[in-house]
Amino acid sequence: MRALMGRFSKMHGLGNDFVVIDARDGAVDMTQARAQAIADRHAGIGCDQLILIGRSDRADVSMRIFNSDGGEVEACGNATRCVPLFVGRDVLIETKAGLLDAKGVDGGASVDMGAPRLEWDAIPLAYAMDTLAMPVSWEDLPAPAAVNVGNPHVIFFCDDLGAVDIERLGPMIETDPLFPARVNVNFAQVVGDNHIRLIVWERGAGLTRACGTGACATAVAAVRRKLVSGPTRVTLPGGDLVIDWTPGGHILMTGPATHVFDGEADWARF
Ligand SMILES: N[C@@H](CCC[C@H](N)C(=O)O)C(=O)O
Repeated sequence: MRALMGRFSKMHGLGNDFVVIDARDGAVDMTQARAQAIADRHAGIGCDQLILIGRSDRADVSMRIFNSDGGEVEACGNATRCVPLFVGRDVLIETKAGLLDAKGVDGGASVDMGAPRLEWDAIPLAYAMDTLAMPVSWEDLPAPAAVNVGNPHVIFFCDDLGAVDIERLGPMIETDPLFPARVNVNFAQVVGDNHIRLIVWERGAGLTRACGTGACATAVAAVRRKLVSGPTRVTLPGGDLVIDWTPGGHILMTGPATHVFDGEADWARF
């Protein structure tokens, strides 16, 4: 087996952790099996998402995102905040979800995450329905909202987050046939003025300490339901993000980004 040595950085946004590979100077042939093996916390390097930074004709860099199950997806809010730190300057990033403008701020970054999609077929859902209060329920969790912020999210506003069995309900809802592309499952509780607590069961990664796109989707749903107005603090297990969205506009996400260490690996081993 010929060695395929390459450098990577371990980074995280609020504890949602990434192996970030610079593929600008040479293509790393990333397959689903290889991404899954690298993300493995016991036999690999370990991460929630694997991020490939590449060249782009349309932006400063491109970003490809792989969940820890190896599946390639469109968007990752926390990883997007890490890109200015990885590249060393403010950047326009080409993703499967569109072009995202990421600017470094003290300790992190602010990202224009674009406009949310709210139509049922853009989520996507299996059939037409209202996405603000979906006429469906799972056990005693009724009428969630659905929002696409590049990737698909369903949001349950709960009275008591502590009473929800997220590890049982999360995978059940993630793989429900109502969501043909599967879904990220957000469990939210409004805990104060413009302040939401949020726990996310991520599609293809399970429970993570934070989900940036989940925070964006939840803030959008909360504005639509008039539960919040203006910049909203979203408290995840790993810490806080501030999400600002007004109807018709783009979502602005601001929060931390952290570089942990750099390493070198032989990708041919994975
Ligand atoms: N952790 C991310 C989201 C990663 C992708 C997601 N699991 C999906 O499958 O869409 C974030 O910070 O947004």
